[in-house]
Amino acid sequence: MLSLQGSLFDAVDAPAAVWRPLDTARRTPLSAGAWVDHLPGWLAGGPEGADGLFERLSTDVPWRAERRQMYDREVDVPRLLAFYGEDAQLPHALLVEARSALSTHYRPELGEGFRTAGLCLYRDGSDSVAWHGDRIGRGRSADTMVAILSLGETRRLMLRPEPGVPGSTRAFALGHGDLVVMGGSSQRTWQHAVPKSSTPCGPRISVQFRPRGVL
Ligand SMILES: O=C(O)CCC(=O)C(=O)O
Ligand SMILES: [Fe+2]
Repeated sequence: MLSLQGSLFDAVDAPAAVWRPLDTARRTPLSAGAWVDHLPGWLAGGPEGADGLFERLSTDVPWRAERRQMYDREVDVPRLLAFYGEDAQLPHALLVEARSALSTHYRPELGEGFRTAGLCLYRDGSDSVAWHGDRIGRGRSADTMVAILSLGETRRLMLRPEPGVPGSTRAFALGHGDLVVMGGSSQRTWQHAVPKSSTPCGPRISVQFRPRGVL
């Protein structure tokens, strides 16, 4: 707790991190009202930027392994997770900056701000997430946005249309400091995944900002 507060206070004196302007993100329309914004190098590298953030999150976040029921047995979810609800203190001042910049930029289109942060740690190329939409909450029935800050190793975020929705599979390479925003109907008309990597790779952290009630 002390160290969390310490990092927020320290940020006041620390050199400002360099964020590229959000209006330089490139939008890719998918289909059925889904779209993806991609902004490579949104957060610059360096100790005050993406490099320092990656290091701190790796050590400071209480990463948990999860298990889930798969038919008749329990299996490990192949990545580590942490979740910060809207009242929780985010684990780094740069994430506070990120969430507030995203809320300011996207509010006119989204109609609300980003609230929660889900963090995933892909330890190596055999960690992954299977095809899914973020539709446990409101994403099932309403347009929304999920904004992802990617740190560490470059991994591919794949998107494919739901059965009956036009379009073909797309891949976005998410590098260190990149932003990707899935918007419009993308959580219910498309699916996304981070497949295993066939070549050896280092760790990646994904930070997903979502509005209230989207999971
Ligand atoms: O690794 C990523 O950036 C995507 C994670 C994701 O889709 C999820 O946790 O819902
Ligand atoms: Fe997801």
